[in-house]
Amino acid sequence: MLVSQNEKSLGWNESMELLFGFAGGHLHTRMFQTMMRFSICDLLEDGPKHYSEISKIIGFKDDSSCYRLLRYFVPHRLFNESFTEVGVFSKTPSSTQFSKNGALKNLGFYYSQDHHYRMLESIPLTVEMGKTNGPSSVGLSNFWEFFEKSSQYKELFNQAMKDYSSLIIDKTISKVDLSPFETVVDVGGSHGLVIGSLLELHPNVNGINFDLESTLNASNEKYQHPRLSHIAGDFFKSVPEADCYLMKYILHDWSDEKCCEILKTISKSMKPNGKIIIIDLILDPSNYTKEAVFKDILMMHFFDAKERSLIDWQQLFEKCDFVIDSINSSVTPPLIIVSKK
Ligand SMILES: C[S@@+](CC[C@H](N)C(=O)[O-])C[C@H]1O[C@@H](n2cnc3c(N)ncnc32)[C@H](O)[C@@H]1O
Repeated sequence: MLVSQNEKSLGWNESMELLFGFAGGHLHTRMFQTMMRFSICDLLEDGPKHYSEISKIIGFKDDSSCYRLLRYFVPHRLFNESFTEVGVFSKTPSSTQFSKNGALKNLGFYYSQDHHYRMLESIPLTVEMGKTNGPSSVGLSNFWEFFEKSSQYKELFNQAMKDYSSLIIDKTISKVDLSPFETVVDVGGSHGLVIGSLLELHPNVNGINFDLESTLNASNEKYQHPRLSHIAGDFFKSVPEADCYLMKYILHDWSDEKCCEILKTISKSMKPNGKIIIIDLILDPSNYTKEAVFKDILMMHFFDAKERSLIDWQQLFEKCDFVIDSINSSVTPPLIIVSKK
């Protein structure tokens, strides 16, 4: 068979990298989930261990399958295997991120868990039809319904959201200026970490963490602050009165029509000259990030929603009688400040 010059120049290893990079994701995520389920990163935090010791701790029936699980991650640089003592594994900077004090522990577990794996099976249909199939493919009428069926999932979701917030607290949150406002409502604030941290920086502001009753009941470790109250409600019905509203990772969960409904609800309670501070991605066609395109597909599949480009955001606000005052894209995710037209 004739092979083109281009194909010839790719060596075996590069070909395999390319192949498994694109076609090996199922296996990769299942292996990762197995490793996360047994908290193997934690076990290596206090020093290297032989696979048979790890196997005993986690209760595997067969030590050799534990060996194979661990060494699977060596080329991915999640663990190292000793050159001198074969079978002895140690942590890496990456595995520390997924260990119990690591910034990505809950997020890693959340994204790779079984419920998502089952929902993601129907992604090809969602992409082909341009309409969400994720929740319906596992018998749900919408994504949030699973919160009622599984408190474990709800807890994990909230923990994962908290991890996302922790990752941006120092950089993004310090750029949010609440000094012109008296009362700030974090709409869909979940754990309250974002609004709580903001109150620490703004001594004259009162805060309200607003979310569904089921979410507020689930988050055991809600942020506590003397100027912060946690109020349950539905942002399609009403939100507390305030002069500033914060929405972090909310609008990307909803279609333009639903976003308009949320913005209209806020509009009714917003004091004159009020503002909305939106913390959400801006998809940049000249610089797509893996995070943005990944979440864009996830939003389509789970919610019939999307990540938005600057033009998408402008069009959305235009449709709902809001206007963008300013954007601070020196931080990720950026801050979009909007007000009523
Ligand atoms: C993607 S999470 C973002 C949580 C938080 N803002 C953050 O960034 O960590 C979306 C949040 O919206 C809340 N939510 C969904 N539907 C809601 C509704 N109708 N009214 C109020 N909150 C809602 C969920 O409970 C969840 O906490």
